[in-house]
Parts: sequence; C-alpha cells; structure tokens
Amino acid sequence: KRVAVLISGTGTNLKSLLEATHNRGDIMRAEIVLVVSNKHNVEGLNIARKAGVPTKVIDHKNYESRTSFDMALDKVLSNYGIQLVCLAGFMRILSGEFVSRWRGRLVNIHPALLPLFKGTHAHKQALDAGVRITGCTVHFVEEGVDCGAIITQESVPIYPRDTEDSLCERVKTGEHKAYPRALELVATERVKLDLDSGKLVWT
Ligand SMILES: Nc1nc2ccc(CNc3ccc(C(=O)NCCCC(=O)O)cc3)cc2c(=O)[nH]1
Ligand SMILES: N[C@@H]1O[C@H](COP(=O)(O)O)[C@@H](O)[C@H]1O
Repeated sequence: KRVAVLISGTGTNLKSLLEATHNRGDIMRAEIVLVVSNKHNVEGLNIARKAGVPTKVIDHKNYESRTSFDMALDKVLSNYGIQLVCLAGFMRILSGEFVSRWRGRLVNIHPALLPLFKGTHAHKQALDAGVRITGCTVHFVEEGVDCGAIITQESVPIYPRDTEDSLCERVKTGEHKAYPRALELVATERVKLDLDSGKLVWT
C-alpha cells in the first residue's frame, strides 16, 4: 500500500513508521511515499527528508476555509496515488467531506486509551483524573473527533511524580509499538472498517 503520513510537529511516530516499513516493508505491505505537514520547519519534515521521502507543506493559513484546505490536501494525496493515510500528530480537524472520501483508509493515533480522554491535552486529563494506567490508541478516523473503530492500543503506567512531559515521553514508547502494528494490520487487510456499522472487522 502507498502510504502518506500527515504531521504537524516532532514526527517521532513518523520515524517509527519509517523504520518499521523500511525494515519490514515487504511483510507490512506498506511503503511511506509522502509526508505532508500543515506547518513549515517542523522536525518531522527533517526526518522525512533524511529518509528520502518526498514532503509537502500545506499551510492552512493559506486557505480561507477548512474545506479548501482539505481539498488541497486531497489533491496532493490523489496525485501521489495514496491508498492509506496515517495521521501522526496532525493537529487539524478534517472536514466530514474529506473523512467520507478517505473513510476506511484514514487512521490516527491518540495519546490515551479511547474512549477515555478524547480531544487535546489527553495527558493532562489522565493526570487530573488520577488514573494509574493510560496509553495510546490507533483508530480509524470518523467525522467526530477520536471516536472511530479501535485498531490497536498499548497501556502505559502513570507514576506519582509524573508530569505531562514525563508521561508524554512514556506514552510515546507505547505509540511507537502500537502504530507500526496497526499499519501492518490495515495495510495487509487483516482488519477493515465495516463502512455500514463503523465497527472493526477481522478478515
Ligand atoms: N474528522 C476528524 N479529524 C481529525 C483530525 C485530526 C485528528 C488528530 N487528533 C486531534 C484531536 C483534536 C484536535 C483539536 O481539537 N484541535 C484543536 C482545533 C484545531 C482545528 O481548528 O482544526 C486536533 C487533532 C483526529 C481527527 C478525528 O478524529 N476526526
Ligand atoms: N497524535 C499525538 O500527537 C503526538 C505526535 O507526536 P510525534 O509523532 O509528532 O512525536 C503523539 O503523542 C500522538 O499521540
């Protein structure tokens, strides 16, 4: 599968997906052929360049509406013959129109055990709730935020002295396991999204 990874920042998930597909691309049936960022000069773009992967920056400030931004994004993905889109720290909400076009071929990683702690500041929500275990979730993207069918999850302990930063770092080690595993499951079509029920189907 020709895969595009969408980023907005540091790109550590991109890095783990690049390593996984570089080392086991044949088994995973996935090749990252494009990296798109909505922000200039982010570390993830350097990671892509070092890996020799084409990059595109689509700055949402250049578009007067969410729809026109999403249309520009869709055009680039289509031009590259993209078959699967991975959101990895991509911080723009995608329009319902874009999601319906890519539904079942669009996945995201969230830094909490969904359905707990949706939205932004997931680590702060977990610390404030006083939970002892958190983690990350890779899910299919739906129009609603952080509510699509769950593909993989990894659990991570929370320690008494944890801060948002220490917790973010520990959760990311779980993300770098969960995302490559999820990409392999989706790219090899061992899991699919049932478009009618919105549920995960194991083939
Ligand atoms: N439709 C759909 N699109 C998404 C786009 C990105 C992410 C990544 N996780 C995200 C979760 C939340 C946000 C958020 O609320 N940001 C503040 C508003 C930013 C903006 O104005 O765009 C962004 C990304 C998830 C989704 C999703 O679950 N569904
Ligand atoms: N979607 C969330 O945004 C962060 C991206 O980190 P990175 O992959 O850019 O390092 C990760 O914590 C991920 O769960």
